Amino acid sequence: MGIVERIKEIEFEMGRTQKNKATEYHLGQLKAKIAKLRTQLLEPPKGTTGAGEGFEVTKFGHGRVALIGFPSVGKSTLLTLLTGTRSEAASYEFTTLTCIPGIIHYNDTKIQLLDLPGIIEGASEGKGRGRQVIAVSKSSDIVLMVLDASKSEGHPGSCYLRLNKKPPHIYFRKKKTGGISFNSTVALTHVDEKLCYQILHEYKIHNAEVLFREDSTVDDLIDVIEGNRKYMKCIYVYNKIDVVGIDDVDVLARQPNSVVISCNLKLNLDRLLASMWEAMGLVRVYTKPQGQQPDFTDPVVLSTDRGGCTVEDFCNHIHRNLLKEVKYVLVWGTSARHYPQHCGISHTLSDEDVVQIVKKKEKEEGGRGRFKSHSNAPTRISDREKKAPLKQ
Ligand SMILES: Nc1nc2c(ncn2[C@@H]2O[C@H](COP(=O)(O)OP(=O)(O)OP(=O)(O)O)[C@@H](O)[C@H]2O)c(=O)[nH]1
Ligand SMILES: [K+]
Ligand SMILES: [Mg+2]
Repeated sequence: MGIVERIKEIEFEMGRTQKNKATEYHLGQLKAKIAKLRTQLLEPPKGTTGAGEGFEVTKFGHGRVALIGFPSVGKSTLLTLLTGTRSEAASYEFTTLTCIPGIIHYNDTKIQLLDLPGIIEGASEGKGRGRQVIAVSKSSDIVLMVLDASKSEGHPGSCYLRLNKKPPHIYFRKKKTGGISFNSTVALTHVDEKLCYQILHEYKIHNAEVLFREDSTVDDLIDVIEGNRKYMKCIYVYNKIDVVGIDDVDVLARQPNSVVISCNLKLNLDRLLASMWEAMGLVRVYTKPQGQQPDFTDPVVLSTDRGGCTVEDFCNHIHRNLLKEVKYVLVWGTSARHYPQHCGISHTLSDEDVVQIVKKKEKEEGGRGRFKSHSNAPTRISDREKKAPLKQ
């Protein structure tokens, strides 16, 4: 029997098992069995990245966003609209068969947008191009899940991606000896010691430390044991609102993490870009050479999720050896308490901050006390204020 058939069989068994206290352990074990089989299915062939031919697109720009969704929801139409790169769009399903990259220019940054083939129910079993689509999505910073506003077909699921969810607060470490140590800092209502042992047993893990720091579910525990889940932000993009009544659009627009659009009428695309930008959590930092105005066209782009946003991260971004030479930095912007603030390397920068690096053995230009008169100056350097000169 193939892996897909075995998954189907277990799913069938789960379906006809009543959910109650007595069957809890059995159901937990079945869940673990399915998770294991899916991992087996989605494992890339040995020696490859898992993306596969037509999907190995080089990363470009300051961030990567993947378009995923059922066939014919308008992913390619959206890519063409937002990036100007033409991706074939048509009324038949599976028009797109590979990964098509485009670039969005937004807020002085470049975002790589990836169009992908439609995924269907069973993508988790590697159906269609499910495996490749999931591999590419995992390589992205956020996903835009495009949905057809005129259909109520739900969201395609994925066994690897955990969308808009925090990683479970479970400490898990395999050991060589010592058996299983099971602990929790909170009362557990979904998992107990016996169930935990059973799941670990299913994975042939007999020595490990498990510490629950929140009231997690069996699924959370399996995710932590599998260790290959990607927790990422997702925006649900309801397209084709031009063919939906206003009341229905209103309901969709009020759902969390969702944006309603129409590619055909170019409706609400600005809002989509703004939401995308916000979800990516990018931080633009402008460098100001001493005695000169900052270059406001070419920011250093940092990210809280990838690499961090401290002065240290900023310096490392510019040059590997720069940090050694830095005495302190001057920061203008929302992260600064004064205007400018003298900061050390652990200071966390905010979007649109301006930074001047003062190196060791280099005299600070202008001297002290010069900024007193700026105490009433705006602390945020918005796009509008960028035109105003910064002293120092
Ligand atoms: N009414 C309406 N139709 C749209 C809109 N956007 C796209 N379409 C149509 O939807 C159909 C599918 O569009 P595609 O862009 O090919 O969809 P896709 O998601 O890339 O499809 P696959 O690549 O096959 O998965 C096309 O006929 C588009 O013209 C929209 O905003 N409103
Ligand atoms: K299509
Ligand atoms: Mg397409």
